[in-house]
Amino acid sequence: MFQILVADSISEEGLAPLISNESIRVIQNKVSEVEDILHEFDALLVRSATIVTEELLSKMKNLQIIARAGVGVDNIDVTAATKQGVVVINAPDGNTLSTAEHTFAMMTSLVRHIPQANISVKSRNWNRTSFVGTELAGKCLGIIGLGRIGTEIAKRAKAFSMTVQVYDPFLTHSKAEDLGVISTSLDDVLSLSDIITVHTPLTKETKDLLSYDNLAKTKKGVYVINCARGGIIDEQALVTYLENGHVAGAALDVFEVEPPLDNRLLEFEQVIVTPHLGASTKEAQLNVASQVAKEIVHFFEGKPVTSSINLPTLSREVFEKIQPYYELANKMGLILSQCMKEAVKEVNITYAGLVTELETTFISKSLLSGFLKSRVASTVNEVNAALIAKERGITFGESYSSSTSSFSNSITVKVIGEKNSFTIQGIYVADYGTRIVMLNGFKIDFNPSGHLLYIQHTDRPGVIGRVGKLLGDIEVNIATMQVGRKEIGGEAIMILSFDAPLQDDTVKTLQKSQDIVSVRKIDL
Ligand SMILES: NC(=O)C1=CN([C@@H]2O[C@H](COP(=O)(O)OP(=O)(O)OC[C@H]3O[C@@H](n4cnc5c(N)ncnc54)[C@H](O)[C@@H]3O)[C@@H](O)[C@H]2O)C=CC1
Ligand SMILES: O=C(O)CCC(=O)C(=O)O
Repeated sequence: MFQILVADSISEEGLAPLISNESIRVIQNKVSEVEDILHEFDALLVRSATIVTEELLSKMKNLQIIARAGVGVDNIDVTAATKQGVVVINAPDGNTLSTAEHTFAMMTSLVRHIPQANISVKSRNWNRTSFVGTELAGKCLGIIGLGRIGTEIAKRAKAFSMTVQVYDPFLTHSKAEDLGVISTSLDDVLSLSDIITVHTPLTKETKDLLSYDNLAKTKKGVYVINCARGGIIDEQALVTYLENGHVAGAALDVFEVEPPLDNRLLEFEQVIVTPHLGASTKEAQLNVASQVAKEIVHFFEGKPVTSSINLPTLSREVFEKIQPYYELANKMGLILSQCMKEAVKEVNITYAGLVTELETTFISKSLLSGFLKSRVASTVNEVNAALIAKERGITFGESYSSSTSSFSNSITVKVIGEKNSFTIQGIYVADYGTRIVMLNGFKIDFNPSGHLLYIQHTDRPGVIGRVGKLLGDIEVNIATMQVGRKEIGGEAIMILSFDAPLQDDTVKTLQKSQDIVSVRKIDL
């Protein structure tokens, strides 16, 4: 039974896929109310209220996945989650329309002074001269960040007959052309716009993007809007430019500190505010909750998640093609780590044939996670494998080869240690399965599963018989046996499989037997 902590207020209807699932138990409580059992949860579902810190993560020892019912994951320490091997997902587009509509409502309210006029009339005043506004038609709207929300704003602005100037370093010309917007520099957007609205994530680059210096480049009488993240507009700088009248007004849904209890901006008549309401519609909340709920169910069913922040995202069709290679690679990693018992400096993976047409990064991460699993104390999975390898000084390379050694596809891995190196090659054949076809330079053919023994020995009459007798004498049944050698009378290997794990003493006994060079137990 998987246990999920839903720590923020999330649409009950959206949670239905989780609540109705018999293998999932949903607990709706704040983190502070379940401090004693935090270690029991497999999943954590939040909006923006719960701050997922490294400290909280360290208490959630069983945690496998964090889901953010919304876009911004700035309330989650994604680096700490990644290190702990926890997958982080979000709902990237469920609240796009609501936030775009809210931004547009803020824009029209701002230029027509609707909130101020509303308060005035309700105070029994009938003052029509103080609230003269500005038309949107014919004005220039500057959009900083033309992602999902920015795009919807641009479409609406065009419908309002506005000119749209956009600054987004990652915007393609064709998208700008299709939308009928002008893609230009930040300076142009600042100096030409009558209204500027920001729609970027909060990052090192976008923190204080509208700074003292950049606000100085704007038109006198400009309006600014922030329905993205507090901190993209420098609040101190905005106070200064509102005070000196350079900025005519601001509409803010988000703040550097929320709630903004001690914030000078709230004192300005020409600043209109909402309490982070961009995504607060029934539709958006249902969308984001059901998006992440379905993703969590997929995750626990071992299916790919499509909106991960710290994993490559794959569609189900792509994952189905990758799956056999993904599983083979993981087994190859496990075999390598059990055969190569020394410090490793390099792991080089070469893909050949059909597999090169797939998303190999995902396959490589699966291999690395298999390889590192028995070497590190913490959880290792595809999420943090590359990071852990880097921390341990293991370089990791991926290449493609045109030579498939007569197989339709193959994955070859060479692990280079301080003294030795070890190479393994695996293949996948539809309707036949995954096979290891080369081990440490020896041609072989075995199914990588179950309890195996890898014996390196001298190719001499009687060795195979001695191994069989030795195991028979202690009632160990050999399920399958494969042999391989480089030349007659030279080095050779045996791969034996068993129905149950072998005892370490058995391995030691075999190790002492005549003509046996080394014995390695491999559990897959
Ligand atoms: N107020 C609210 O309730 C809500 C706020 N948001 C926030 O709105 C913002 C935008 O969300 P989406 O459109 O869904 O994100 P998105 O990821 O679709 O778009 C972000 C855009 O910003 C651009 N960008 C990144 N760095 C930039 C830079 N330095 N300069 C200019 N452009 C840059 C990206 O290229 C991308 O096109 C996010 O901060 C999100 O957290 C989202 C939903 C609700
Ligand atoms: O959960 C919310 O209401 C906030 C939405 C938001 O800011 C986001 O999705 O980035």
